[in-house]
Amino acid sequence: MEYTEIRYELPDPKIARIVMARPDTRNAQSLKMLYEINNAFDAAARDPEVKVIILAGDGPHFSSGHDLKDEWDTLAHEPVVQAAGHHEPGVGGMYAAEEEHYIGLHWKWRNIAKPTIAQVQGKAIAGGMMIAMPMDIIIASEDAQFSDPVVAFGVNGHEYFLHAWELGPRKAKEMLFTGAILEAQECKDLGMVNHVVPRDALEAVTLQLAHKIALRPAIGLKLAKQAVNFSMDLQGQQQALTGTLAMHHVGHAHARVQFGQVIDPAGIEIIKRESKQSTGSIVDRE
Ligand SMILES: C/C=C/C(=O)SCCNC(=O)CCNC(=O)[C@H](O)C(C)(C)COP(=O)(O)OP(=O)(O)OC[C@H]1O[C@@H](n2cnc3c(N)ncnc32)[C@H](O)[C@@H]1OP(=O)(O)O
Repeated sequence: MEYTEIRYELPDPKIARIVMARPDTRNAQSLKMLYEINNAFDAAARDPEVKVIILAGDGPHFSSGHDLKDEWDTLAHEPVVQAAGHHEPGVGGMYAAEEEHYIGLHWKWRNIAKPTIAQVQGKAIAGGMMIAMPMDIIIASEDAQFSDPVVAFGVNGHEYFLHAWELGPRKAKEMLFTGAILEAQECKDLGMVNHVVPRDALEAVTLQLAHKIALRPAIGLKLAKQAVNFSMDLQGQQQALTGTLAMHHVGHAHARVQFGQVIDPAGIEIIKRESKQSTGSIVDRE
């Protein structure tokens, strides 16, 4: 398969690595990139040799989130699958599109029957943090920073809204209310990140972990993953995603009425300025 926004690598026949390859945009996720990632996950899931899948990003930052230069108003791209209502005018079309692009894809990746590992360096902002969340394991470099500042756009947070599970409800609220940047070590302390390693060791440690996992039988790995996911399903993760995406679209609809576009325009500058800060300290923001 031909990819232009990602690379699909097999560093070992048992390990597939999907690499976001738009470092000039800090791996902004265009819809084209998202669907290439989806095709690559499909390829890895179907390859009988592959036991473990790594998701990585080229360049200084893992990902700057959704590509803000994509067609935000309509999201009128040509995805592989067209959701019902995708081209409806008004609010309906964008809602259907985001159900498909964000919840549909990320939930599908969360349920792939093989272990997945996110390899995160630098910034993981909004959609950048979001794409790491459905992975089973997150390995972060010491300089990795996670943030979801999109309350500044007038929405609840990024679309794959499992923040309370990942960070605990209090930290999730603080992060969302302030746009705080969470350091890798803090995310490890909160349970979202498995390991924090030096930047120059990130790729090697991730591969080492993948090799160790790949020694286990595929069926055991699949069942262990299913069993943990099932436990989370019993706590209502999927229902939470459905409900919170609807809230997200109240925010988009509100912005359309108030500003004539799907996000509060003031949010773009706030996020850009704050994202470039090197620390998540709330005091430093004042
Ligand atoms: C519900 C919503 C979810 C979302 O995910 S919305 C997206 C939220 N994310 C952002 O708003 C991130 C905005 N970007 C930044 O804050 C900064 O960038 C970074 C901290 C990520 C990196 O800073 P630095 O290393 O100094 O690079 P640079 O010069 O700002 O950017 C390099 C090029 O990358 C483009 N770019 C950065 N982020 C995005 C993006 N999210 N979508 C589209 N393009 C992006 C820029 O514009 C620029 O491009 P050019 O060289 O042509 O000026």
